[in-house]
Amino acid sequence: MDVYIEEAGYEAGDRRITNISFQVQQGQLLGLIGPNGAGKSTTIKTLLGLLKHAKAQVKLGGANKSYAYVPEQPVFYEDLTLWEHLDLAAAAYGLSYETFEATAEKLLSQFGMEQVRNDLPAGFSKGMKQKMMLMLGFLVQPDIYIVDEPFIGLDPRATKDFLRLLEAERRRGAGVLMSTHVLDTAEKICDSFVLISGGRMTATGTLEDIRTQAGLPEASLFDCFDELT
Ligand SMILES: Nc1ncnc2c1ncn2[C@@H]1O[C@H](COP(=O)(O)OP(=O)(O)OP(=O)(O)O)[C@@H](O)[C@H]1O
Repeated sequence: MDVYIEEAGYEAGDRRITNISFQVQQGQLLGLIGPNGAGKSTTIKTLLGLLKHAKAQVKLGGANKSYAYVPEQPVFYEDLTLWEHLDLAAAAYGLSYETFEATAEKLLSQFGMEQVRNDLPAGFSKGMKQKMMLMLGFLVQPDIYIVDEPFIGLDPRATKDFLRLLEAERRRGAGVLMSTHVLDTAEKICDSFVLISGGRMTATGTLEDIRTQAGLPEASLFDCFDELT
């Protein structure tokens, strides 16, 4: 996926983010990092085509490429159970019933959600809602995952399960763009980073590149982030 955002905002004339460009390659995990209000979610909404006032180009990298978006705030239908949400997503992406059933069963067990498969998500805890959103993404096995802050609300076990699944998807060839504040995890799992601050790209590249740009050769991602923002 190639992303080039010249400018984007929430109203006409609002240049909330400017000159942000990056690539997500097959099997690659790109971390989108930056302080609160920096423009990470705005970047994601822009590349999804959700902002009306945007000058941007996004190429998925092929006519049949698919993507799944996992939002920061869970979005769900009040009247559909967890299983019905999975069924609906599978239908929307054209999965066969057999593939849907087998994959959905596996995900329910991997995320420890079998007991609540027939429950309405309105009664789920924050972490359970987050798990549902992640399951909906993993179910459809897209070419590209766009994940907005997945870690908040997940317990350590769920975080581990999520990271294991993400790793398997990358081995399958899926590319991932993930925004997060959890910098120690990001440092361990991301191949490269885009650091956004005040609506602009302030650093980009591998951890080594970011260290060079921060002038801190041995530093953690957190210390580079601190220096560059
Ligand atoms: N719907 C909106 N309408 C107007 N302004 C918005 C809207 N959503 C976000 N903004 C503004 O755009 C700027 C960037 O916000 P954004 O949500 O992209 O930040 P973020 O980097 O994702 O932050 P966080 O880490 O807190 O989630 C902020 O100044 C915010 O107030």
